[in-house]
Amino acid sequence: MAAPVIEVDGLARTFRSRKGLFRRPGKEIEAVKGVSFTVERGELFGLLGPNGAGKTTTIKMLITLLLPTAGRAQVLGHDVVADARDLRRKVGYVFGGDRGLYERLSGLDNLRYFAELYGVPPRESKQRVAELLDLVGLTGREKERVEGYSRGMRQRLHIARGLLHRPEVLFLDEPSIGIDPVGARELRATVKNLVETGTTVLLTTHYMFEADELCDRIAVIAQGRIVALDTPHDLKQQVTTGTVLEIEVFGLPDGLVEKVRAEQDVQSVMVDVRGQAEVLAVHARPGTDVTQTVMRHLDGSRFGRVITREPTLEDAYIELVNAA
Ligand SMILES: Nc1ncnc2c1ncn2[C@@H]1O[C@H](COP(=O)(O)OP(=O)(O)OP(=O)(O)O)[C@@H](O)[C@H]1O
Repeated sequence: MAAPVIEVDGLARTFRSRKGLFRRPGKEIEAVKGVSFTVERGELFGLLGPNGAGKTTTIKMLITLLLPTAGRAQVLGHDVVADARDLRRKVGYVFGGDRGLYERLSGLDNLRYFAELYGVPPRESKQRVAELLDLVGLTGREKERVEGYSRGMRQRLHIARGLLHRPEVLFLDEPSIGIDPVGARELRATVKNLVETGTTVLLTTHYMFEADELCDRIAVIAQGRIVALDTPHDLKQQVTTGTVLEIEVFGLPDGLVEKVRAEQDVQSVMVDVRGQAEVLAVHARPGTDVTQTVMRHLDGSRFGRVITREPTLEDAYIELVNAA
């Protein structure tokens, strides 16, 4: 079997902040506490986790922008510390947000400029830029100035920039941050395209829907540790096998959540505010139906929509992160 593209073994990073004029050592933050995983060639691997979980720190160590404090990692057979220089040339990365492009230049001129900067041979540059514009769906808009591009278009241009030197692996850190749903859908199509053309992708995201649709496997990371690693399908199975009852309630009575939570067949209860209503999401234990039980508690309350649904990746994720 071919060697994995990314091999991470017990990777850790601690930040030591320094305080005051004499830069005395302050507190230590263990951002990444020993993570291990592998990513196979052609795979789209997701790192999913709450703010501050250690996703960006992990990526930065893998692209040689940060030194690990413990553990080791190899990307494309290169050690991230010992072979940093060779490795850097072979990976591509794109961080979320839309800075770093030349606003007054067209998308095409931006790519031409970066191609030169990255040492793409002039003979190849024209064709490479055209291929990439096509891959990210910007053909036809390439002569317009970037200042008129939407956030989604800018992000796709960033991806094209990150691919100019034909990296075999691309790191995408929260690519869809701040992008509207239509733009995000186009971006997902771009990422799928990319994987179909043979690039291995490691992606971080906060959007469950995106992770569920795109990723072959997902590592859920919380407080610097991997708390689950599986396919989206198996992650959903692994955690909550029971159904979820969702009820829209107008004016949730005091103490009701606690009473529902205490019921034997109830695994967990979450409340989400949506407009005027509060939505009660009750996770039943596998093989049980809690509808009657919950409705009894709601007797006398005003409620709207009642639905029963299968658990989503988001439900699995929330349970995993809460249990961490
Ligand atoms: N240069 C640094 N110096 C000190 N602490 C840092 C530094 N970079 C990150 N941290 C801390 O390390 C922890 C992990 O941060 P990291 O950016 O990796 O999280 P993340 O999972 O990418 O979060 P987000 O989803 O918000 O981007 C956080 O507590 C953060 O404050």
